[in-house]
Amino acid sequence: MPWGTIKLNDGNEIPAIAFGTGTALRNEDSTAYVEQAIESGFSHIDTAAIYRNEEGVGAAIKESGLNREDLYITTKYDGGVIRDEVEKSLAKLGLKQLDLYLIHAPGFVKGKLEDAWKEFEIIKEDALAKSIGVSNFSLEDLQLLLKTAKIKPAVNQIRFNPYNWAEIKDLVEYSDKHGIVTEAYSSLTPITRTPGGPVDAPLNAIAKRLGATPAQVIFKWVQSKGVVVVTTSSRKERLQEYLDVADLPDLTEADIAAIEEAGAKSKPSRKSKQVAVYLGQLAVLTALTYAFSYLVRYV
Ligand SMILES: NC(=O)c1ccc[n+]([C@@H]2O[C@H](COP(=O)([O-])OP(=O)(O)OC[C@H]3O[C@@H](n4cnc5c(N)ncnc54)[C@H](O)[C@@H]3O)[C@@H](O)[C@H]2O)c1
Ligand SMILES: OCCc1c[nH]c2ccccc12
Repeated sequence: MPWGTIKLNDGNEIPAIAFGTGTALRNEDSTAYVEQAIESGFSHIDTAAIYRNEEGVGAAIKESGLNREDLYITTKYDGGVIRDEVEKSLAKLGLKQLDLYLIHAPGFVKGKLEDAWKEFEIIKEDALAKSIGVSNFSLEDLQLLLKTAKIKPAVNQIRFNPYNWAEIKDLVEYSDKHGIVTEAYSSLTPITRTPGGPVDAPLNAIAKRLGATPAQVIFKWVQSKGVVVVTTSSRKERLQEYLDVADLPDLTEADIAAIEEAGAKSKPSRKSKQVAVYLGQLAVLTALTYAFSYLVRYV
């Protein structure tokens, strides 16, 4: 069973899992890895101007021999004159039209976000991209954009994993309300970056019950939110593991709650909360010391 697609607010459909090329894939390696991903069954490829591999990705698209409509290609704007940049990306990818063009992060825009978005709207109107969207936008960035946008962003691609769920929940709910599909990157953080944390226990227990891997359980959790997974691997067996998630049963409400409750107990946020408590105590102590020395001197 394939992963399927998710409907965007502009009527287009986006494949629910993407092969990302932003992590450790140099231009010269990217062709082989993207070819391997396409052969494995990925149809959605995620790149960016700043990844410096659009030519390599373009070569893989060409060599796949697939019809253009059988592939879904996303690239991202990383600064410069927007119209020139999209044309450069299209040339490097060897395409006439992108499926999705994203502002990689608000920081890449010089000047007002609203003005940059107008340029993006023209890109869609001129059919250089079927859909336009954003990445790494906060709730406030989206609110600002929606004040003047004629066309709403189709997606917001953000860091999304059990450990930052509490932080991004409001943003995801706001996006849902406005029909903006969330795309998740770095979802495997509990495995790749912070193993040994509180999320490991529920992941391992659910994985054991389903006969799945912890990575597959994370992707099932992401999928349960109606969010697109953007992941990667240079290893064929991992790609298969990711694609096989489509055959797993849905997580239960209890599974989802267990993952999110453990995510909220993440070590880093507990530590920073403790630091905040200490700083608060220190401030109170300093104020009392000042008040006391004032009283001793003047009373
Ligand atoms: N828009 C943005 O700002 C932004 C930022 C980061 C990434 N991205 C996109 O998302 C893509 C994926 O990002 P990611 O790599 O952080 O995603 P991810 O969290 O899905 O991690 C993928 C990595 O996990 C490793 N992995 C998988 N299973 C593992 C296991 N069992 N043990 C150890 N390692 C395992 C893989 O080898 C791979 O390197 C990037 O290539 C890029 O296209 C976008
Ligand atoms: O997509 C943002 C993360 C990222 C992956 N590869 C990069 C290369 C340059 C700058 C940012 C990135």
